[in-house]
Amino acid sequence: MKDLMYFIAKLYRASGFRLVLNITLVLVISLLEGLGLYLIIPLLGMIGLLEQQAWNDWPLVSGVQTLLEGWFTELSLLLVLVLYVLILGGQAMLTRLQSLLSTRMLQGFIRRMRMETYEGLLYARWEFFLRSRKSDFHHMMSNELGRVNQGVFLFMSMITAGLFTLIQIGLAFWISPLLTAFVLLSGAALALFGRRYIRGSKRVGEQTTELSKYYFAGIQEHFSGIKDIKSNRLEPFHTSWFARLSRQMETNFITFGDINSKSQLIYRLSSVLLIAGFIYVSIEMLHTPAEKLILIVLIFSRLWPRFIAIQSQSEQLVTNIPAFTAMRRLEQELRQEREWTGGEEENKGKQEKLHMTQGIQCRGVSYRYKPDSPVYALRDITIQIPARQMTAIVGRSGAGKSTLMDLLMGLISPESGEVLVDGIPLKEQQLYRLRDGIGYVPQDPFLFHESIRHNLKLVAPDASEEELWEALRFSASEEFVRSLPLGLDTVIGDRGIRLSGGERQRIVLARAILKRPTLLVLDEATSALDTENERLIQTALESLRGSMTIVVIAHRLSTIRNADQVIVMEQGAVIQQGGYRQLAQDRQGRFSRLLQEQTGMTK
Ligand SMILES: Nc1ncnc2c1ncn2[C@@H]1O[C@H](COP(=O)(O)OP(=O)(O)OP(=O)(O)O)[C@@H](O)[C@H]1O
Repeated sequence: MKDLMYFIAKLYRASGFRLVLNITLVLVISLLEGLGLYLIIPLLGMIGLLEQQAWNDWPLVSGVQTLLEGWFTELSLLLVLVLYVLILGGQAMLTRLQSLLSTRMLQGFIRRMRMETYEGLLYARWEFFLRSRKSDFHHMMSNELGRVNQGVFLFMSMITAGLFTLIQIGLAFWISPLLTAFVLLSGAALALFGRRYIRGSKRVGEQTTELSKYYFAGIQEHFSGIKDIKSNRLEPFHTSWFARLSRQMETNFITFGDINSKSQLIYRLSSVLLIAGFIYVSIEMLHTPAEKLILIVLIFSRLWPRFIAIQSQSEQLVTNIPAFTAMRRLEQELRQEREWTGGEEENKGKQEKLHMTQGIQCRGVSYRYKPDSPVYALRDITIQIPARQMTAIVGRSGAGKSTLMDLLMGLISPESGEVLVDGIPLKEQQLYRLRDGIGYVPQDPFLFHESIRHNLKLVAPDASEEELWEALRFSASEEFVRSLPLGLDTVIGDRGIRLSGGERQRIVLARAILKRPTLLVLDEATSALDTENERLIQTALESLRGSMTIVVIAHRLSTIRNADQVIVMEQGAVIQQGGYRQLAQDRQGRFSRLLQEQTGMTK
């Protein structure tokens, strides 16, 4: 409930005046509806069903009548009907206005929530993503956000129904306090009884959250690994997993349907009993006059469905509470994990780009992916990456090369030791400036499902046509892009042209270069290229020598022959460091052994 109230307070902060106006409108609409009902009495009098004195002692009706009689000499049927139309017509128009206002308010609120969550995720630290499952974000952004939306909508509807009920009860009290108290007591007893259904619904809601999380994670993983599934004939295994999960989801929804319909049945049956008992008590015991009885029965026959709706909505609302809790937890986590704490300028990447003069230095840096794990991914690393030179990082798989690269890019921060850029610790301002100047090409490069032009211009929106082609020429991709049906405007991705791994690497390299980076980071960036293209790119990289700092991870040692410095890693530590030739000549060293293994393999 605390979590629900948190979001309602947020709704109030987001909508302020509109929320107050909305509730005021609901009040007016409920009052008009009550007045409409009151007019039934003079109407009954008009057609001779009631004596004039019958309503003389009813404050509201007699008051309205006195007022009307001041204006009109005689109360005609036509006049009462015109009033009736005016009141209920006005109420219908106000209802439309209120519903529009409420939709606008809720949609505005959900847009803000969506934006906040999306932005919070984008600006979260990289380490947060290392710990989380991507499908959980998908789940939060679509499913849970939808449930929060639905929950807030339900809450607002309950407020509307609650206010309406209160006003109608107030009017009924005016007419007959005793009868109203009788009905209210019965309603309260039912509400107490209904609590068990609300608790049951809450349990169902918690299960729904868990199941939908599995559902999203499963779907995402299975379709990402569809090639694996097909080539290993794993379809039956996954089908049975899916069937199990679908059945659990089905059972869960049926359980909720069962709880909801059971409580509805009890409410409906009790309402029939209540009305029977109510009529009996009023006629036989309280000797209530017919006109009062008619009016109260009319009011309660409109009220009781609202009671039932409130109970049903409460059950639905509590099934959404786990989504409120999850959403609030994510919001808190994102607040703590926010990386961009700088001002507007830094967030928009408008600060001056870093021009590295000395380079990057690691001093006694250690890093663990899990703080409680005994295994260090990086152990006491002390290295210097000189500016405007090419440094290569080599080592066996799992040695810690990519982790070191992430550290140099400021994506992860050291557990102990420090990273300095031009002698300044890589934090805040310095970190943002460095990131602005990084061109990064990963092993499995990612391109958006957009045109090549769009993908390139993402990092350099002002780049001219010539600059785009120049970058493509650099990455040896000019020829194949020209041969595509729409050239630069060819859309790449699932439903467009599928590029090979090597072609994707080359486009991403072009994009990295287009940014005119201070630090070019290549993580196995040419691993998918054929020898000819790799040679072309090596020559192109050679031409950058002296103009930018380049850090390369390479398994194929032939590709780093021109590196100014080679760093050899093993089990998270730097075990050798020096020029390519120098390390190659050290026969006892790990690097020359790695070289021998590779040349042996290629023989
Ligand atoms: N997200 C992660 N969570 C936990 N451990 C991780 C994570 N990423 C890497 N590791 C561990 O850290 C160690 C170093 O991994 P890293 O990816 O840096 O090695 P690498 O030298 O780049 O390997 P490769 O050449 O295979 O890419 C490995 O033992 C790996 O299991």
